Amino acid sequence: MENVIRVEALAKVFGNQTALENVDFQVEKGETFGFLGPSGAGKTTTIKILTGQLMQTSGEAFVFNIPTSELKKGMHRKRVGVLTDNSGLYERLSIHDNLKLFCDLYEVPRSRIEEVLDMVNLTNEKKKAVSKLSKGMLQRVLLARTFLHEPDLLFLDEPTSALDPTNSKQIHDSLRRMNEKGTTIFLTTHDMTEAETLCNRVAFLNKGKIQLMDEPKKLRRQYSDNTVIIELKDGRELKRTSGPEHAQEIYQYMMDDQIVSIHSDEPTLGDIFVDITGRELV
Ligand SMILES: Nc1ncnc2c1ncn2[C@@H]1O[C@H](COP(=O)(O)OP(=O)(O)OP(=O)(O)O)[C@@H](O)[C@H]1O
Repeated sequence: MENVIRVEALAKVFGNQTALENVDFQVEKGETFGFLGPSGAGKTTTIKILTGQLMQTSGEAFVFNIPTSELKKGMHRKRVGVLTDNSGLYERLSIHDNLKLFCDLYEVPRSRIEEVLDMVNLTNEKKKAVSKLSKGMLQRVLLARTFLHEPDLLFLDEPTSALDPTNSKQIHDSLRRMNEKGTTIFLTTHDMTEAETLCNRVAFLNKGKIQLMDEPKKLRRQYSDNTVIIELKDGRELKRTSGPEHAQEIYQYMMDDQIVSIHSDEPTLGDIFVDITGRELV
């Protein structure tokens, strides 16, 4: 598989503060990769290094096999989209007029505007001035702007932070659509549900170090204690190990038509994070 991002022994020190220490990971073409961690873990620092806004103290970082320090110079810059919290939109202009300006800047045909507005579900709002938009709409305009030039790789720094569930869902849907079209996505978040629904793989970052990295499903299985929850019609919820030792009992509940549901008692990504770091993800 082709690597889009490769990071080796990456470290970043600010004065006497170590923000990243010996970080290694790779992101493959077509993946949605989640970089998860609490506040101050080093997520934004990593994005800044990968997008050429900050130089690492030591180690290597490559995007499209090019050292990130050289990204700004070449054509490769156009292959990357970055969503951060600095807006850079013209407040008095409409959504549509803002996107027109960015089309010209990126040398993208203006016909692309309708496509990206549709992707973020803002077609009906396109004449609204940016100053009149809600936080969620503004975030969707910023996302539409990053979609304009159809980047091969998208960096998203906490894209749904402090948004309501409807706006978050619309953003998730548009990210899925971009990913289906072939865009690789690197996403930071402390929202574990977001990570579970969007990411093929996640890395847990804590105090500048990667603690764990795998597919969400594999992590949940690995940390599961092999128990099942049996919900009965009389309202009881029983927790049993999933081996043969309880087969007879469960069979009897089935024969008595007592079972509402049986499901595995796997931990969430949030549970696993707290388990390995002893820290809540806030
Ligand atoms: N320019 C800077 N100068 C000094 N220290 C910095 C600078 N930027 C980041 N840091 C420190 O590096 C560490 C990692 O910060 P970073 O912003 O990467 O964390 P984060 O995981 O993105 O946090 P959050 O979720 O709050 O955005 C923190 O301790 C932070 O205080």
